[in-house]
Amino acid sequence: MERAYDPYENVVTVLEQAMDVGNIDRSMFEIIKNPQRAVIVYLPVEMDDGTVRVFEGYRVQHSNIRGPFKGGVRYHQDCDLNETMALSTWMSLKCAVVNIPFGGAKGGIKVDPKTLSKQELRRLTRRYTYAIEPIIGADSDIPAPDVNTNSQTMAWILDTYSMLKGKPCPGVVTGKPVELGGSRGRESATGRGVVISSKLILEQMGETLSGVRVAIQGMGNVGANAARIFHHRGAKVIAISDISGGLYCSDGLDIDLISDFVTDGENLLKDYNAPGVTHISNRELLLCECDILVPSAMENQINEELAQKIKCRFIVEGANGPTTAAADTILSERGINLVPDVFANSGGVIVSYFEWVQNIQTLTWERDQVNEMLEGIMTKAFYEILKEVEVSKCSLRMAAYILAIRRLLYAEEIKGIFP
Ligand SMILES: NC(=O)C1=CN([C@@H]2O[C@H](COP(=O)(O)OP(=O)(O)OC[C@H]3O[C@@H](n4cnc5c(N)ncnc54)[C@H](O)[C@@H]3O)[C@@H](O)[C@H]2O)C=CC1
Ligand SMILES: O=C(O)CCC(=O)C(=O)O
Repeated sequence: MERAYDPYENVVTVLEQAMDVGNIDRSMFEIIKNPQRAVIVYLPVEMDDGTVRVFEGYRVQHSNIRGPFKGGVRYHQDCDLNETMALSTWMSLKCAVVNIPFGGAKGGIKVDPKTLSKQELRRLTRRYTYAIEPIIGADSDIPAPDVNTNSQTMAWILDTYSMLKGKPCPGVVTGKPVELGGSRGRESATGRGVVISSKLILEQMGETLSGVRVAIQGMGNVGANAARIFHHRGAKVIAISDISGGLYCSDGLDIDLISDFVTDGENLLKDYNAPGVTHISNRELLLCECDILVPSAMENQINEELAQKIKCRFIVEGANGPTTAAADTILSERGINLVPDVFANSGGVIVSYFEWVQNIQTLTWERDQVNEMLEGIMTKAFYEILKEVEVSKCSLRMAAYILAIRRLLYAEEIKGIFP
């Protein structure tokens, strides 16, 4: 019988592979493997009908060796401690790969937010903030949006935390509304980073984004922004999907029209209709013939079975952990180039870093400046990864992990492990 997917086991497997490929001393593996702190909180919340429900929440702080813990907060019915541990590990690796002075953390609540009213969500978010208040802060651990959370969620966290501290604390979260100290460009940053990653890998083949056929799974913050930026940079987005299913058009979808449809009133793609557009399943999207496939939804989307059948030339991981370790090997054998999550979706945390810098220095930067700096950091990191590919004769994922592990372990070493 096939074993159930376990995200933490998956990330540990890839860490082990990278230590072998990069010939890294295994004596400190436990430090990289285990999070520094994992907290479970129970959150009593009054529902609109007067009943009380208790929700389970998490904050896992994987590493702060290179700077304050940093990472998003997810609201999802399948969220659990194990997934949050994996997501926090990816955050440490991501911040190290792109060399920003943050560690890694992740938070979450086991809840299907679609089943709650806006008031219930606000009360739940305030309870969660109250519960994790002792371990977060601008100089200790800085949450941000992830799946099913957004700038509104960050505004509630910011307000609750500031009330508890008796003063405005804008640096405690990133991804908040610009009006409350958010950074211009943060909302679209992860999607923009996915497009930058695609441009960089295409350049290696002497190609540009122009006319390239792209398929994107997930039409949320990451997928929708990536789709819009791909479209505006001359790529042809031929397929997109959300939880309800997907849309396909071989001549390219009208992303501006679809974005208006999806964001105005939170419609689902299954209800979108236009001439020349066909409805497809998420599986069909992942298997469609295209140049670049961008999984931007959840973990464990590309497994061994799909990896044998996928018909794209490149995979650029917008989501965290969309490809299993076993699928990775198959894709690599099939010559499909994969740009790994810990680099490809780093645009979000890079601009979160810019937001935090603006907050603690009471500065505001223009959007163009933010976008330019984002591209600069990602380009530099990409060439460092490529250099490691040459040295270690390995995939982009292995190279990114090796680079990140070395940086984390070097920080451990120069600090000295024991007081
Ligand atoms: N928001 C951010 O800045 C960052 C997000 N990420 C990662 O990107 C991924 C997506 O995050 P967001 O866009 O923020 O979430 P979101 O909540 O804004 O959007 C998620 C999208 O995925 C779709 N979806 C959910 N389950 C699906 C399934 N089983 N099949 C197909 N579509 C499905 C939803 O309908 C929605 O369109 C996650 O893996 C997240 O950890 C990574 C870096 C930063
Ligand atoms: O912006 C951030 O701090 C973190 C975003 C995030 O959760 C991620 O990169 O997975």
